[in-house]
Amino acid sequence: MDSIRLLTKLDTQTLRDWPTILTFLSILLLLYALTSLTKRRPHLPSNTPPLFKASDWPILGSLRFFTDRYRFYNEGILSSKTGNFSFFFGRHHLVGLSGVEARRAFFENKALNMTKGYAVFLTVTPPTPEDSKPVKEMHYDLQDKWFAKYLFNFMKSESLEKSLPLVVTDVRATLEQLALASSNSPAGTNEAMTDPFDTINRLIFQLTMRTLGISSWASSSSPMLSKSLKWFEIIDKSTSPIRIIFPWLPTPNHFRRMTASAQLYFAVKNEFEHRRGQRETVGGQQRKEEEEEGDDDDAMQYLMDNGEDAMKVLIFIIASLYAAHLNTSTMVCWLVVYLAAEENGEWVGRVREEIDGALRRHRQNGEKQSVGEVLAGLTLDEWEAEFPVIQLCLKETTRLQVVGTSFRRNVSGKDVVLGSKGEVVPHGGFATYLLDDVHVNPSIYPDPLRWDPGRYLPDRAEDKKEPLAFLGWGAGRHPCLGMRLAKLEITILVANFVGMFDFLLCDAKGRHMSEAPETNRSNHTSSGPDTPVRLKYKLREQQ
Ligand code: HEM
Repeated sequence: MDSIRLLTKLDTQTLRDWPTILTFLSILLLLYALTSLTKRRPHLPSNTPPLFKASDWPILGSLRFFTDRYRFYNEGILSSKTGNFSFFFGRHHLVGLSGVEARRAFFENKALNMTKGYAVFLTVTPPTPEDSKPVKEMHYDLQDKWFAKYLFNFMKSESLEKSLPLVVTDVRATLEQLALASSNSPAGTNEAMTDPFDTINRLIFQLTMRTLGISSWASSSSPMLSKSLKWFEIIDKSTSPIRIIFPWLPTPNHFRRMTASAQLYFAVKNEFEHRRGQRETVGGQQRKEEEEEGDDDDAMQYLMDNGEDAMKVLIFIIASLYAAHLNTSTMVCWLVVYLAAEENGEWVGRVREEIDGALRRHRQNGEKQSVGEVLAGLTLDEWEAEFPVIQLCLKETTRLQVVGTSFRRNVSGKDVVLGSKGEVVPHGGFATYLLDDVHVNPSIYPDPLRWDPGRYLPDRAEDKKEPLAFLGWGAGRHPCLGMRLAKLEITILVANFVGMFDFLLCDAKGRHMSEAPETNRSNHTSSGPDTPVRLKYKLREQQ
């Protein structure tokens, strides 16, 4: 009886003291983690670029690499004689590179591995169930080329020609909605406003889902379009750099990201099982009918027909959405914003001339076709050949808007030499390169923050002044694998939009803006502006 009383008393005491005990245990855990982290900073060879100490915190390393990347990086460059410098982020050692020689090593040296570099630092990449496995056990490591092989297939003319009518139809449906909103404007002005970073963002997600994912989800009426976009945006916004330092810490952001990833995963898996089930249970009959409707003639089905399992299909779709959507959507939005903000209207005028020329060439004789109807008849070859001015505008937009740093990891087993000065990226360490080192370098691109597509015309050819002076689509061993699709989608969207509408740049209250908002150059990936913008638009006179 006494012992029972004693136990009860102890329990009550314990319960009362639990906050103290929990705090004590947390401190112990933190101390343990900090001690082990301190010990784990690697020993660096003497020819490693010098440590940039100004922002180096014990244990945590250079947090400014995440909070104030652009300035941190440029101060790092200035702190070192060669322009290359070292820093730690948590226990990870990074070499920040600058200049031609280091840039060449970064993009061309095969010992520097891209996938392994991004795996640690791009914390927005959606996790898949494979990520929890040690590298050696990953059957579906993106490194083993299967992903690139499939993506390569989807970029072939045959595949793009098949997607073209669907892409054009999706673009026209969105623009016709915009046209309807302007015709129904309450004040009778025939004007309306739209946030391009919302409208176009959704459209590009739809196109990516259409061309590299599950075509039926891309239909405007499918609830899966909004759901998958929502999950995708949660994953994108839930960056948790703190987990790079403390990978075991369950941050709320990480939890949100994991939940959204799981939802996306199970939805893709359900679709996979549904298709497989249909094939097995109905003996092919129902599937055949769907194929005839063109419903399942998509990337998921292509992978399934090649015998890939649910996990591989899932990884392909998630990785493609991630690689394709953000960049394509941000570039096309900024391109339209730059055109809308132009003071003298020079480039919007040239783009319009180009489009009107195409309309004249392709309009059926004597027919009264709308802009959308004429452009819907263009072939893949025509889309790719007839809009060089839009391509110049896109190139200049990527120079200014593909921001942040690229990552590589040296997994070669040896130190990698960076150039003639003998500096190295040590084995196991990371290399990083700020794209602005070249893209906003005034000795290559004078007045670098000015949007000026004329820089690439043969008489100026600013991008040819140095090797690898233009990196908007990557370079060397890792050029962008989706460039052809991205250019096609952007050209179709810009040609239809500029062909159909007159437009101006405004703030969220509809007040005219005479220049594009500033880009936050410390952003880690391409993004919209910090200040919201709108496009005020109305239908052009029939062309
Ligand atoms: C305007 C749109 C796009 C831009 C500006 C862009 C830009 C880039 C850049 C700069 C890189 C090199 C990254 C580095 O070196 O660290 C890259 C690589 C890559 N891009 Fe794109 N990209 C775009 C659209 C797409 C699309 C639509 C896809 C299709 C899935 C795609 C798939 C990839 C892949 C898979 C890689 C890695 C290539 C490799 O592993 O060697 N991109 N992209």
